[in-house]
Amino acid sequence: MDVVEVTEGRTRFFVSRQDPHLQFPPGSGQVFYNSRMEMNRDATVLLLSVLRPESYLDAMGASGVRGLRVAHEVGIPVTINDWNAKAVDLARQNVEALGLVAEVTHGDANVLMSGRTFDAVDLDPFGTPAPFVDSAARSAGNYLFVTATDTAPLCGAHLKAGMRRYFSRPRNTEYHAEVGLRTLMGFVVREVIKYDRGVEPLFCYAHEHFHRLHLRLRYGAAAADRALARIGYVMQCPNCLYRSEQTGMLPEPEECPLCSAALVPVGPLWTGGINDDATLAAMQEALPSVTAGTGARIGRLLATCRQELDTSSHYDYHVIAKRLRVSPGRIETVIERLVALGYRASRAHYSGTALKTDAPLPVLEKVVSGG
Ligand SMILES: C[S@@+](CC[C@H](N)C(=O)[O-])C[C@H]1O[C@@H](n2cnc3c(N)ncnc32)[C@H](O)[C@@H]1O
Ligand SMILES: [Zn+2]
Repeated sequence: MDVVEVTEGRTRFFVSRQDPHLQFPPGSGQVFYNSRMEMNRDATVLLLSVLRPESYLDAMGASGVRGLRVAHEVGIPVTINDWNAKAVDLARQNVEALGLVAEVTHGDANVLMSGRTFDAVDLDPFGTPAPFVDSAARSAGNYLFVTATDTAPLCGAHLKAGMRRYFSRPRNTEYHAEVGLRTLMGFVVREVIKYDRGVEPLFCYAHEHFHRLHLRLRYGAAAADRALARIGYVMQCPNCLYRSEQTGMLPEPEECPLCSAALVPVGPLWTGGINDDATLAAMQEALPSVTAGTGARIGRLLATCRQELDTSSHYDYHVIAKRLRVSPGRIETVIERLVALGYRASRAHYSGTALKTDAPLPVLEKVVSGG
């Protein structure tokens, strides 16, 4: 295999040479590697340096980069798995070159996870993680991490695929990144709670072409019931920009208070928090001592996530300004005005024009138009 050496964080490793002319899909070499996912990996290495689980499974390892970095930079026992023989050879070569004691296994991730437990399980598949979440829920001790790159089905742009994979009815709204992240989270929660286990989000975010969940799992039906209580819907008005949040397994019919149209349920999805503030604070503290090529970006992401409100939708204040035919101004000014009026308001981590607030839409419209 034609390989090239790459460095991420403090780890040097070999990857299969990728075709530089092929921008999409990424991973054109014999074994998958996508340099654009470095930030995703950096953030997980940072989080693991805080959590320090007893063992970590990189269930879909490819070159092994994720597991290699965790073993080398965090120093915890790691298992790297893939069902592709070439990937397993490359991962073994990388483990040896780094002088690590990491285990490399060759097989179907679902079979491995059905037979063994690991304190932390990480799913990083091509596209959807849906076929792997059930076995991961049985394999993971305290932590479950999930990447999804099938953003179009998750956000409602490919509706039927999203419904099949996640048994949810997403809609392609202006807050589609939020809907995608919460649809994925809602699905994972439903897969975990059936085993009388609870789920608590530690650090979950949407970024460019992927969604990433870092979750803590708890044992017991009471913990599972707490997670179940956060399943619900965004209720979107089909006529105007109004939307609200409902919790519950089934959506209750609701009228738009502004234009009386029947609100349309988006979900089921996860409502409530997507981050644990103490975990984010610990990550911020650890960041300077971790070597991360994307450290500055992660620092900005953590800061934005820490100030972000828990609401499961946002308003795009440019969309509001356009409808009102006014100039949108700066988002900081809009937030300051809302806070001065006694409302809560924040930015959202995945878009520069996303504004989260508990202010009613007419108040937000007044503030955006400078009133
Ligand atoms: C997106 S790549 C993983 C990328 C890698 N984690 C990284 O950070 O570069 C997905 C990998 O999953 C492997 N794979 C797909 N289905 C699998 C399965 N059912 N069991 C084990 N490996 C699988 C593929 O061979 C591929 O190497
Ligand atoms: Zn309405």
